[in-house]
Amino acid sequence: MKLRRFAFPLFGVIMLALPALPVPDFWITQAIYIGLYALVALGLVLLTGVAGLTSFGQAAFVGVGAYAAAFMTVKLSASPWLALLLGVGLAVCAALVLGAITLRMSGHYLPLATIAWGLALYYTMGNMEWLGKYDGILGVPTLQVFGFDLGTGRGLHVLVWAIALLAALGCANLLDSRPGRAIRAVKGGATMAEAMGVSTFRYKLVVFVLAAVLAAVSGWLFAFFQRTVNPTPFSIGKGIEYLFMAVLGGVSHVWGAFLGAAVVKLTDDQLQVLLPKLIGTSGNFETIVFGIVLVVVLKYAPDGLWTFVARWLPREDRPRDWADAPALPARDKPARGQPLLQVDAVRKEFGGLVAVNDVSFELRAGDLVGLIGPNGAGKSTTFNLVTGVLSLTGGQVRWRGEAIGGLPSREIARRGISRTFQHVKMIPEMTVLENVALGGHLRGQCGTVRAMLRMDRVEEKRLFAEAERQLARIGLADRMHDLAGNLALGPQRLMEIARALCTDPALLLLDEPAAGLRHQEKQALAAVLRQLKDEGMSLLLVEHDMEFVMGLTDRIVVMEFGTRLMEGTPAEVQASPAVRAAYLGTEH
Ligand SMILES: Nc1ncnc2c1ncn2[C@@H]1O[C@H](COP(=O)(O)OP(=O)(O)OP(=O)(O)O)[C@@H](O)[C@H]1O
Repeated sequence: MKLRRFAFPLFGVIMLALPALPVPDFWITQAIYIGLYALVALGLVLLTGVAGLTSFGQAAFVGVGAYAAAFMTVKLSASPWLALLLGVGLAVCAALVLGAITLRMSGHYLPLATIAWGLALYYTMGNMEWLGKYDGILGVPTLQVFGFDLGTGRGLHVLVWAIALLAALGCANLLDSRPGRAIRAVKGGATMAEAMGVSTFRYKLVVFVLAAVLAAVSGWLFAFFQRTVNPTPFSIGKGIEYLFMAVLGGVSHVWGAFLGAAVVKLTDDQLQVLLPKLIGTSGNFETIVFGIVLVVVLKYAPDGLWTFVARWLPREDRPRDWADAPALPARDKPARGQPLLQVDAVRKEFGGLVAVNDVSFELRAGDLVGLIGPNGAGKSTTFNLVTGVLSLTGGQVRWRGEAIGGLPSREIARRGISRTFQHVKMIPEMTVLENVALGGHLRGQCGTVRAMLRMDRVEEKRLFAEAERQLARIGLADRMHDLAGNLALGPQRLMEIARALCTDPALLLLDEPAAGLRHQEKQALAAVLRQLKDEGMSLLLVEHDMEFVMGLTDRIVVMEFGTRLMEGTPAEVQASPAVRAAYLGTEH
């Protein structure tokens, strides 16, 4: 039985029907808490688990939603739905400001900024006269929907769980979409994502804002559930607890948010009763116990408790429903022999070190050029100058006549230059097909909201059809449903080539594609590259393996100590005493 397909709808139906069943009120209350917490943890799954960004300040966004609800309905007697708009609007603005300041920078800036935001908001809420200081705002009315009073029990449970389940569905849809693949790519570092045309800053901001919105909605519901708000539930400590739920449940799984919220809420209650009995005194000891539990869980299940549930829900192959999908738009390809890439006296200095010293070479459409040289010769730096990963110190790179030096990688990708990486960069937990479809990012345009509402299926089919076509082109179509992380290095490198081809490039740059491959894998790779050349593709190959390059390329540029030592046919390079000396390290 396709367990996975039925498990989630069944879970949804059970949770929504719970109030109609003879379940004690105590458990309905617990379930409301779990639904509210899961909404916040869901945002953290996207933010921390999927995009690799850490926020300690989600409780403050919950506070924004809760205070907006309380202030608007109690002090201004306004509609709760207007309060929802205000709460979400404020959370979006705060997330945009925080994100715009911190998300361009890597490292610890975002976590620190979210701590500062959490603390600032907590003290603001606690010190503002008009927000009731630490006593907060009392007497929040209950919610009315179509004239029906939801109260604080069974009625509200339905609304909380309907929103939480819809949010989970939206997030699951998002993760399985064009923007979702871009968000997943962000976690592995910006270089690969940007090379596939993804604006990493934009998608980080999207996820940060989405997580803030989910938290604010949870806060808005919380106010009508508690019927009073004060700063305590929105402290930085609670922010850490939300993170705890996401990590414990399974930080990269949508449903892990629900599991984490349930485990933390139920264990917290039990511990509050049990611990004073066991140790004879009360205090916040449950936090210490949680810390220990977290360490133990992460030691045995680094992906959280969801790992244990996922074992019962085996992964299914994606149904192949794209057979009739029309092809994606393709760019005009240059005619064979047309000038494509001109590297004109490019220079790169790292402090006092001149890594690339006024190097020039040219590549025409249909060429297969090798860039070789001993360790530290400056090949990778040249490669990174061409692909926009590094900025030029001097010189210029021209693409079909246009100066592209200084453009970001994604703009260079947009113009038709695609690349692979010396150390394979992929999303191991996605399938081969999905990894390759990431290469088609710039050829689609479906945005986050459309993806969450599943209005992107036509475009998705076109992207998967293209991804399968490129996999077939390099002979890897039979592995398309495998997880990319399960492939050996050889097929992983081929997958990277398919992903680069999926961008519809006019020039393919390969960074040491043969490194670490076994003899047979090298032969398979060489066959693929020859076939691509025969199909008219232009290639620039940075390579260490002389034998591999000699048998494959039309022309070779040899670098040594950052300069261009010579350029010629493989035979000329092989015959050159200067090249031999450079490789053997002797004087010439
Ligand atoms: N980010 C950096 N900061 C400082 N120095 C760097 C940086 N990147 C490269 N270099 C230096 O620039 C020189 C050229 O390095 P590069 O990696 O381009 O050589 P390579 O020919 O690709 O070598 P390999 O074949 O070992 O990869 C080396 O001396 C290297 O140490």
